[in-house]
Amino acid sequence: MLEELKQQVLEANKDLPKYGLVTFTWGNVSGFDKDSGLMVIKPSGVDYDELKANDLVVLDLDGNIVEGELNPSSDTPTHRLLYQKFSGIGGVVHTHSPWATSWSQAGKGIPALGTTQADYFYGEIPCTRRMTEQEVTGEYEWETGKVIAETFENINPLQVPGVLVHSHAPFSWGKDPYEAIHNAVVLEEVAKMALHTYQINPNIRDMDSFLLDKHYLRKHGANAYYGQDKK
Ligand SMILES: O=C(CO)[C@@H](O)[C@@H](O)COP(=O)(O)O
Repeated sequence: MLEELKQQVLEANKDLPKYGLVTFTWGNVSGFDKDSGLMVIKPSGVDYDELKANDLVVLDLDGNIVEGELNPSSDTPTHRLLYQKFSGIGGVVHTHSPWATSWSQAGKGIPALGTTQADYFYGEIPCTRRMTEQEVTGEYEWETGKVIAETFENINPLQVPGVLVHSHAPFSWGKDPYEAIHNAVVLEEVAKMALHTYQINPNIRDMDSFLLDKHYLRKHGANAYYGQDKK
């Protein structure tokens, strides 16, 4: 299972430049295996073209390195906290993709303006609050995870698989690394579309909830729609 997860994480990291989500090494993907309680993440600063399966770092959710010679991504504490707080996710992506990062820097969530977003995100993609000086100068990446979890106190992360970290950049997630990448690509696309939509019509209101529901239901099924797991 762990070898299979390593292969998924390797391929997902190599998808980051393939889908135009990163410049240099400004992004990382991890995967989580709930049976073993272990996560696999990209090593810090390693170029995607050179990345190999045995470069990946395996850790437990307390941050103890179980396998791997290289330093894990600097964002590992954030990934760890999301696996602890958001049960049911098996993959996390962090990038500085330009359109979503622009919304993060503006401190604004991406409203649901059309069916593209409705197919993957059950409403607005939220932006966290600004982090305090104490949080930033403390264990920054861990505190970043905490402020994301705080933002999702009343949002189901399985229905809205992404977030914008204020003044920083997006994180997205899914049931596995592949789905997390897919959601990261959609997040970047809807960030771009939303900006252009407001340029065309600054007064456009959010999409109608019945249309949002229709698209979300069609894609995710009744359980997700009828709110059995809706917060
Ligand atoms: O957000 C940042 C830097 O601001 C990091 O995610 C980015 O540089 C990637 O770092 P890693 O190479 O994964 O340690």
